[in-house]
Amino acid sequence: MTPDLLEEGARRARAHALKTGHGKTESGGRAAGFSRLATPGEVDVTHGRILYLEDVSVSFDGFKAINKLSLDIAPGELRCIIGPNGAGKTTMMDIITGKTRPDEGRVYFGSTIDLLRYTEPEIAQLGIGRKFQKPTVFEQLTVFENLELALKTDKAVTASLFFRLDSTQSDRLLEVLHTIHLTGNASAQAGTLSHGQKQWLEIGMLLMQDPKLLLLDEPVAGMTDIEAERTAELFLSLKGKHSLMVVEHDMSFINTISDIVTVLCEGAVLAQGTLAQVQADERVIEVYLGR
Ligand SMILES: Nc1ncnc2c1ncn2[C@@H]1O[C@H](COP(=O)(O)OP(=O)(O)OP(=O)(O)O)[C@@H](O)[C@H]1O
Repeated sequence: MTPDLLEEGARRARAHALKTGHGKTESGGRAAGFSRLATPGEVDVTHGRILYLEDVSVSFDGFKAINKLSLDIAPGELRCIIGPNGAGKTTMMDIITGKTRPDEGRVYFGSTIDLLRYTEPEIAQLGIGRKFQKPTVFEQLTVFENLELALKTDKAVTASLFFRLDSTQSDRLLEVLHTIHLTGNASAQAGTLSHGQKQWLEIGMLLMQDPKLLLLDEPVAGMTDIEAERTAELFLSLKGKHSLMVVEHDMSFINTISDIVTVLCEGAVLAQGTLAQVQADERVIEVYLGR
């Protein structure tokens, strides 16, 4: 979520509100936004890793939230991250996206991009999209307009007002609408969508920018069973084309989508393997699943 795009979206929503007479501009009354990606350069994955963390640590007031954490993710992989409350899952995503700086360690995007040298907006532009737990779409805009907004790269006011999609962008938008199961809702106001549909729309907004790596925080929290099933289908369809890191507490959802599951505990990797393997691990049972 970049401040410039957040402002831009709010401006556009305000303009729309003026036109339609609606005053409220944003999802749940809080700032709406999403990470914007410029044209990302190629990420060197010749070593078989799109994301690489080595011995990463960060302390808050002397408390080690992340403690010598090392993990890596392969290109196109869908990695699930589980762990008890306070294990460090959100802090790890904050470090990857540049929101939090670690005290020590290495964080690489591909084998050449040292993420610790980049700011949060720059990391988004490099091709790492992040979806927070609560959907943050522009409620007064239509589904189509939300997706269209995600494409915009020119921040000038006039360019923003007169922005028009070219045919490639239109095709992309239609493709994303189809991917997120919202083709039939393109002209609906985002505020009228169900919780699950808003989550898909926000994922669609990230997809418009063709991210290489997507970080998704508790994507099915608050969804109905059917919405969660559709989200599982969506993630499985994205796997391969994008790399995904999914933090989730819902074990049946994890069971449906996971290949490899990483269990975090006290800021480090406690176990890793298939869901069945980690569920059978005594240490995992003790700290997490057995609770
Ligand atoms: N900015 C901060 N200042 C102080 N402590 C923090 C800060 N951010 C995180 N922590 C602490 O770091 C630890 C890890 O928190 P984090 O939110 O990363 O865990 P989590 O695995 O995402 O938990 P949950 O599953 O509950 O979301 C917690 O003990 C938390 O209280």
